[in-house]
Amino acid sequence: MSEDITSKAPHGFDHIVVVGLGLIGASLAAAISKSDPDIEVFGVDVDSPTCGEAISRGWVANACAPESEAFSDFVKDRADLVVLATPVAAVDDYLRLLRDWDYRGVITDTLSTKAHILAATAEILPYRRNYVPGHPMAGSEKNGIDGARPDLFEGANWILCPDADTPPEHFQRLHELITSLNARVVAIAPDEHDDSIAVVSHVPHIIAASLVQLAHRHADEQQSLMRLAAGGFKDSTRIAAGSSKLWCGIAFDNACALTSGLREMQGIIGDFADAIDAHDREATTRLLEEAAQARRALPAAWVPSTDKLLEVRIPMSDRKGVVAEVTTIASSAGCNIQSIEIDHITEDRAVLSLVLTDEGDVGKLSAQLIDAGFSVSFNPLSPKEHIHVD
Ligand SMILES: NC(=O)c1ccc[n+]([C@@H]2O[C@H](COP(=O)([O-])OP(=O)(O)OC[C@H]3O[C@@H](n4cnc5c(N)ncnc54)[C@H](O)[C@@H]3O)[C@@H](O)[C@H]2O)c1
Ligand SMILES: O=C(O)C(=O)C[C@]1(C(=O)O)C=C[C@H](O)C=C1
Repeated sequence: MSEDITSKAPHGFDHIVVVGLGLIGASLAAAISKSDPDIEVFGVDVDSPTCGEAISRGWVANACAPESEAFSDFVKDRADLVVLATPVAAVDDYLRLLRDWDYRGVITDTLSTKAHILAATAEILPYRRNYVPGHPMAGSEKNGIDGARPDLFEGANWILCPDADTPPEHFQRLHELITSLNARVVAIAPDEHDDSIAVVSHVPHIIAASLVQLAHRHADEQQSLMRLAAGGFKDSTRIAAGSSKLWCGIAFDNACALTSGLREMQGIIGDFADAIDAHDREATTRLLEEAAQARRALPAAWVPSTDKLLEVRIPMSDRKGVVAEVTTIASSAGCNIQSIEIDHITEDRAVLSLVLTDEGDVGKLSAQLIDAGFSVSFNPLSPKEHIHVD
């Protein structure tokens, strides 16, 4: 279905399908329904009790199995956004259904890896530009709807991966939807997603599982060992309790980056072992101190330190992929885009207007935008003054 200009929600998504009502899909359905009860959320899951639970909690207006006619009717008649929140192995079937039903609205996903879905959407979807890869960087070790919560994404970063073909309006609308859930959008290039996420999510998961493996092996020899595990062990291994089936799918879809991250990790552990074995206090302290400082710099929650806002205006005419380019540059400079507007000045002239919160390196952002050939103007929203950079 095409964009609904009579939409009530600011992002224009009034009829949303969430496929997969597990931890992430049900949390998303709950968060959307809580933030705007007028949005009709339709759930799809192979597990019938899960569908019933989502309805009875009021998180979806209706939910059914994939083969139910109610699903095809909803997609054909009303849906303006489809979110795929299943394990990676299930997505091809849904992409084929959406193709067969001639669905032309926006599609996004919550998958932890992008290798497979990028290839599958390129192969299967006739309107591939309508697919904008997504990935909420929040979750838990729990599985299924029982672990789901409406506030799961609050304060979390939510990755979107626009490319040069992504219609600016699709990105803008998804940005609006995600920020309405009190999450924050981080834009990264689709082909960079898996390498980056290997380092901050997939390698840590395997390391957590390895820590538990180590203790578990020793627990066989010493029965009370696990009872000695305190906060340090528990903090660094919580995620190891996650679903082995889900994580096996993630690991195999990102095998290359994950394997190379693990090999690098072996080297780092080897450096620690060598330094300690050699009683090298300087090397041991350096390794520990570098890590401690980097960890202390990680904010507990991603909130701006003041309410100062900065508007950035960028002419978009005659250049494809401006939104993807500008938003990924902003994210790489650590800047947080609070809102996006596209001001259409004439039929073929538009200005991209971003409102930034007070994080990140605005100097770096400005330099990188100018290097990329953009004409940029910065305008602090309070107090009102105007800086122009060409
Ligand atoms: N668990 C996390 O912390 C986390 C975080 C971010 C993203 N993700 C990603 O989000 C997706 C969902 O993860 P999750 O943690 O919610 O998993 P989950 O196991 O909690 O839920 C998956 C749900 O999908 C359903 N399902 C399975 N096959 C299906 C099919 N063919 N059709 C319809 N429904 C199907 C299951 O019945 C279940 O309800 C995965 O791709 C995962 O990698 C997970
Ligand atoms: O369990 C959590 O707290 C998570 O954030 C889950 C987590 C992660 O650890 O990186 C797991 C997989 C993802 O795709 C995103 C988030």
